[in-house]
Order: sequence, then structure tokens, then C-alpha cells
Amino acid sequence: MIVATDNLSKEYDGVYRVQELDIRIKEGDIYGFLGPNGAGKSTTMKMLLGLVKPTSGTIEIMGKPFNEKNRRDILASVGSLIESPSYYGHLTGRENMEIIRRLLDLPKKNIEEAVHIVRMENQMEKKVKNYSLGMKQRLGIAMALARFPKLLILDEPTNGLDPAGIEEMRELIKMLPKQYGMTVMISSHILSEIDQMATVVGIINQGCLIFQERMSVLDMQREPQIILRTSDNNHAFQLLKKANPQRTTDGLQIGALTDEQTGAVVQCLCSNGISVYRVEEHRESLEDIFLNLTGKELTL
Ligand SMILES: Nc1ncnc2c1ncn2[C@@H]1O[C@H](COP(=O)(O)OP(=O)(O)OP(=O)(O)O)[C@@H](O)[C@H]1O
Repeated sequence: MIVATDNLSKEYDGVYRVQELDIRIKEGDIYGFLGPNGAGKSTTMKMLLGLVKPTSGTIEIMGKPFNEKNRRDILASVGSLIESPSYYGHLTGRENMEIIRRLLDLPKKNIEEAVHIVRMENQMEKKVKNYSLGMKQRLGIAMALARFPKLLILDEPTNGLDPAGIEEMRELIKMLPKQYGMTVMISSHILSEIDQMATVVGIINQGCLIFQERMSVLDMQREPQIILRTSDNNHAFQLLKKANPQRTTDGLQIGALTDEQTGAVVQCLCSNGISVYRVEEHRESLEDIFLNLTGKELTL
């Protein structure tokens, strides 16, 4: 395990804002940490980084207890972006990166590569105060990447980005485990964002981890459904009865079919004089699954 917490809790002013979390993150995972505003995501991440002291519970990072003795050692292999990136606005991107390089005593090539990963090569001579929000976020990630950490902790890195920026960030994060062997923990309050990049999802609500599951397990529970729209849905329904179809507002839904089975269905309908207008595949969203598993609507 890269991260394992047991009963991790934090109390502020007599109220438990984080309660008994048992987080499990394996090497190479992208752990999507989901929860509404105020759920306790930042507090949890800060505890993992030693910025907030837990009230109770334990943290193990890379197999070592995260205590006073191991803290420095562990943090040398951890990169993070918590809340807004800290940079000097009156300096250029390059100058900011140089400060990080000297602070951490890193080779120049680390900085070049980190800047390359976030695709900021052409922005490095600009003053950071003139950066767009997306550029600032990317610079923040480059700073977190500079030492090529084993574990990268990102608190809502897509906050304030436009859809194109979010997509870019997603692609960037997805390649980090593959290309650099990193493990990533990323928080968000947007389910669909996490759905498309995480290998594990943890959902925190009012300080409690109400759900933690691998995407591969969830994917097995969301086999794609085939949706058909035809010139005669009633007749099609009768013909396909064996496949146990369900009616939708303007068509039919059949369970998971192989390519061959889908071909056979279309052929059967055509040979009975029915035109097939649409054959679509529908996969349940993370929201649907969550609803099915817990019977609760997930409102983040
Ligand atoms: N230093 C503090 N003192 C008192 N209460 C705090 C402190 N830090 C956080 N809290 C409270 O703990 C709760 C969890 O906050 P936290 O910032 O961890 O949530 P979050 O899930 O990261 O939300 P957001 O997405 O809004 O940042 C909130 O109710 C917050 O007001």
C-alpha cells in the first residue's frame, strides 16, 4: 500500500470533521477522492501531508508509519498541490521553478521535464501574475512534479478550469502512473471528472468515507446496455422477447450483447421488415451505480 489510514479522524472545535477513515491506495492507483464542499477532503489530504495533526488514528505512507521520525523521509517522496499553488506573481514561471529547484536541490532536467509534462514550455518567460487560472494550476502541478514524487496529492486541481482545461488535466494525470510510476490521489466534487480517470473511488460525506471501491469492480457492475430505436418498436419487442427487452420512451433496451449478438438482432429485425434507426450503447454512470449500490441519491 502507498497510503493506508486507520480510523483517521480530525476534530475541530468539538466537532469531528473527518471521522475514522480507512483509506487504501495501492501503488500506481489514481485515487479519486470525491465529496461535496466541506466534506473533509482538504483536511484529510493535509493530514496525509503532515500539515494538520490528526486527533486520532494512524497513517502509513509507503509502508512506513507517518510519524515525527519518518516524516521528512516520507515527504521527500511526496508532491502536492493543496488549495491554490504558492508562487511569486511578480516573477516569471521559470524563476518560480528555479526557486523550487534550489529549495529541493534538484537537477535542471527535472524542471524541464516537469514543465514539459504540463505543457508550459512556451509560458515560462511570462510573469505568473499574468497567467490564466489554468496556467497557474499547471505551474502548481509542475512544482508538485519537480521532484518526481512516488505519491502525488492534488486537492481539486481542476477547480476553476474550463472544460478544455479539465480534459487536458485529466489526460495529464492519467499518464503519470504509466509513464512515471507515480501514485496519484486527487480530490474533486465532480463525479464525472473522477469517473473518467480514477482506478479507485473514495467518497467522503460529512467527514465519513461512505464508499471506497475499485473502478474495475464497478465496471463489472455496469455492463453496457444496447438501446434500439426502430420503425416498429412493438413488433421488435415481440420478436426479441427471448432477449428480455425493456421498453424505453421511444425504443427498446436490451442487456449486454456481444458484437455478434447485436448483429444477429439487427438482422432479425431487418428480415422481418423492421427498419433499425439507432443502435446505441449506454453505460451506467458512477451516479447510477452509486444509487444502485446504496439506494441513495448522490448529491455532491
Ligand atoms: N482550521 C480549521 N478550523 C476549524 N474548522 C475547520 C478548519 N479547517 C477545516 N474546518 C472545517 O472542517 C470541515 C471540512 O473542511 P475541508 O476544507 O476539509 O472540506 P473539503 O471537503 O476540502 O471542502 P472544500 O471542497 O470546500 O475545500 C468544514 O466544515 C470546515 O469548515
